[in-house]
Amino acid sequence: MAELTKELSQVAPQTSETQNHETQNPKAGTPTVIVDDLHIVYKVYGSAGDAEKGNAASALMRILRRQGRPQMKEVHAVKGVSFVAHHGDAIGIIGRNGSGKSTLLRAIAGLLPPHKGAVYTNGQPSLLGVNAALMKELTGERNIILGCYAMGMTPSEVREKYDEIVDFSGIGDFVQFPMSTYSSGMGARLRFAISSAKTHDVLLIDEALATGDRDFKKKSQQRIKQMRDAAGTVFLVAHNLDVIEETCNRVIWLHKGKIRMEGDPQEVLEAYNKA
Ligand SMILES: Nc1ncnc2c1ncn2[C@@H]1O[C@H](COP(=O)(O)OP(=O)(O)OP(=O)(O)O)[C@@H](O)[C@H]1O
Repeated sequence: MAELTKELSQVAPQTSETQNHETQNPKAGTPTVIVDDLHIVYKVYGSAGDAEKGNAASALMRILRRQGRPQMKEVHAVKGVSFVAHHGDAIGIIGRNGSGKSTLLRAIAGLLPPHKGAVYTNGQPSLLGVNAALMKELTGERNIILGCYAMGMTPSEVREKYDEIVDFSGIGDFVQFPMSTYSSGMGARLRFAISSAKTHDVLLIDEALATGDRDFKKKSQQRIKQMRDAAGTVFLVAHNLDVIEETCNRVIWLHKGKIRMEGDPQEVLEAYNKA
């Protein structure tokens, strides 16, 4: 892996943005994530043929035919994706519904095994999603503490960061209430505030900025910029293309599980909007 990383750092093209970061941080510009001909296949059990879709008659027929379990179907969600991400990169992933964006993020986070190919990461990837595992029945306060511990922070680091997290999330007195009483925007803001309280080597953000208001978007973009300056790598999936354009220095456009285009945000977004 060390060999491959070294080799790729020499051959991988660098964008002007990453070169700028290189002057600020010695780590900037070296690879953090290498995705090599990645294929992800979901196996879906219970998918029947079109003619047999979920009605009582087809269930009865299956029982009579002694087909204990309906067929298994495969969904090939990511098909041969390859790229290299560097320290200091903020990479936007765009594409239509079902193009494989969330699947790619989950594979980089190590949550889905590759069917073929590989993902190499230098550092610990952390996935921040709208469904990230905070506990709804616990108060915001408890979730902040547990979330920080789960990210490996020490008790004194949690104490130090606590007020900043509450402040950043903007949830105010709601911090004393269970998260089940929060609006989806409040929950998303708290998740982002907790996850970004720590500098991550690789932070994967799936649509988490979609529910915030304008002020929160501004604050979170600022924080992503700080992470890039600290030479972390940020991946951002968002349907809001303005957020991608303002935050990212590279964009990957996925189409039906394959990379359709990759590179400068303006160029890729222009082509995407025309498609
Ligand atoms: N757990 C799963 N089991 C089976 N198939 C899945 C699963 N998750 C996603 N898929 C399928 O994989 C493909 C890619 O889905 P994915 O959620 O990665 O796309 P996406 O680009 O993030 O979509 P969206 O923009 O709607 O969130 C789709 O065809 C989807 O139906």
